[in-house]
Amino acid sequence: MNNTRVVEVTGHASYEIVIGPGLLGDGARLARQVRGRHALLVSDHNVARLYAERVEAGLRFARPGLALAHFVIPAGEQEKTLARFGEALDALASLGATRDATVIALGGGVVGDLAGFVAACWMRGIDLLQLPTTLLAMVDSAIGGKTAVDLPAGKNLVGAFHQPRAVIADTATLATLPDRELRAGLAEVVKYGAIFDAGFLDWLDARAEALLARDPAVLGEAIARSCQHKADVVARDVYEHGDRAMLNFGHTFGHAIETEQGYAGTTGGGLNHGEAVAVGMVLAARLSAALGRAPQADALRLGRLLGKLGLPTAIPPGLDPGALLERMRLDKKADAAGLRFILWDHAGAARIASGVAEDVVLDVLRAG
Ligand SMILES: NC(=O)c1ccc[n+]([C@@H]2O[C@H](COP(=O)([O-])OP(=O)(O)OC[C@H]3O[C@@H](n4cnc5c(N)ncnc54)[C@H](O)[C@@H]3O)[C@@H](O)[C@H]2O)c1
Ligand SMILES: O=C(O)C(=O)C[C@@H](O)[C@H](O)[C@H](O)COP(=O)(O)O
Ligand SMILES: [Zn+2]
Repeated sequence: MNNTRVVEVTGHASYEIVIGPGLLGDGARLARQVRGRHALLVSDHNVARLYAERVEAGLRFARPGLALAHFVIPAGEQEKTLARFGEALDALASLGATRDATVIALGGGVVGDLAGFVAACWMRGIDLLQLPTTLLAMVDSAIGGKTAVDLPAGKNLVGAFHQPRAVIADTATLATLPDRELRAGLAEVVKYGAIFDAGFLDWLDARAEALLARDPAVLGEAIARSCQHKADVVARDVYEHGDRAMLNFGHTFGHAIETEQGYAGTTGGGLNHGEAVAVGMVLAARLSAALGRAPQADALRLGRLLGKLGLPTAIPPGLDPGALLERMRLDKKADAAGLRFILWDHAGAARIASGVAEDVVLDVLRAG
């Protein structure tokens, strides 16, 4: 197929990320990633309506004997719950799924994280095929094996590391993605530039309009470069003992906002994950400047780029700084010594920082 790119994830976890238009129609390619006789296709209502039939038809043609069941949830972050996790396990039980069964995640990061956790737990771990349909899922959530559900107390608090067998990203699905969700994905794309690659930030800045207009060549390049950054850090540090934590830039603040808003997300009048991360990155950059670690000018420039991409850069009104700080205490990077943040020395160079004084964090939250 033309225009198809492949990024390899190597190291402890080894698999391909295949990126290109029309891949969901390639039933033989999908079927090659399904080993056994059972598959559970996990999706949400929006995505299932658009793409589930195509995936099912391709698989049925390439693998006539396959027992395929659907598990479809309503769309939205509020569905990434232990209750949905339990229902999906019941669906696997009803299917009679054996240990060689495959969970197929067709959708955005909510579906991918939930389906991934289901695959991690059914019979202590079965195959997972990620078919991301949002920009955010293509560049970030489908890759690297972090799977989870949320608790009312905090984002992704229950989960497991479970790598997919493959990631197949059909970029033609982005044509139906709402603008707001496209922008949310761009936040995680910008993140790679912010933490690893200042040149990529310049590249994105120069192509903001083309990205928003979904220019296929520019978007394809942005996806491939982002996947390469994620694949590299996952290969170095699959279980986040070290520099994989850089991928959490902006997330300590962002997750606190999402949790405090009750995961309202796009449909419930709150920020979605990418938007919350955009605000969080601006706050993390400001915190870095407030601590004298990084130039204020870099924080301003990051905020300008995110704004140019149509992303929010300030804490939504009505959120209490003290309540947000309290939420951060359950962040997964925190330890007995307290909060830890991903801060930067300058654009393109981030590191983990312990012992950050809470009064400085509170000042940044109050300035919001
Ligand atoms: N595991 C990880 O490493 C990782 C990384 C980043 C984010 N995440 C998680 O990912 C989630 C956010 O993912 P998301 O931004 O993809 O949100 P999402 O899964 O909620 O999808 C966003 C919206 O777009 C719709 N949609 C998806 N694909 C579509 C398409 N092609 N056409 C039309 N509509 C489509 C969905 O139905 C939904 O309404 C959060 O839960 C976040 O915590 C996980
Ligand atoms: O893959 C990672 O590692 C990331 O941190 C990617 C993040 O974009 C993502 O939102 C992740 O789910 C956050 O992880 P968490 O461990 O803070 O829940
Ligand atoms: Zn994220």
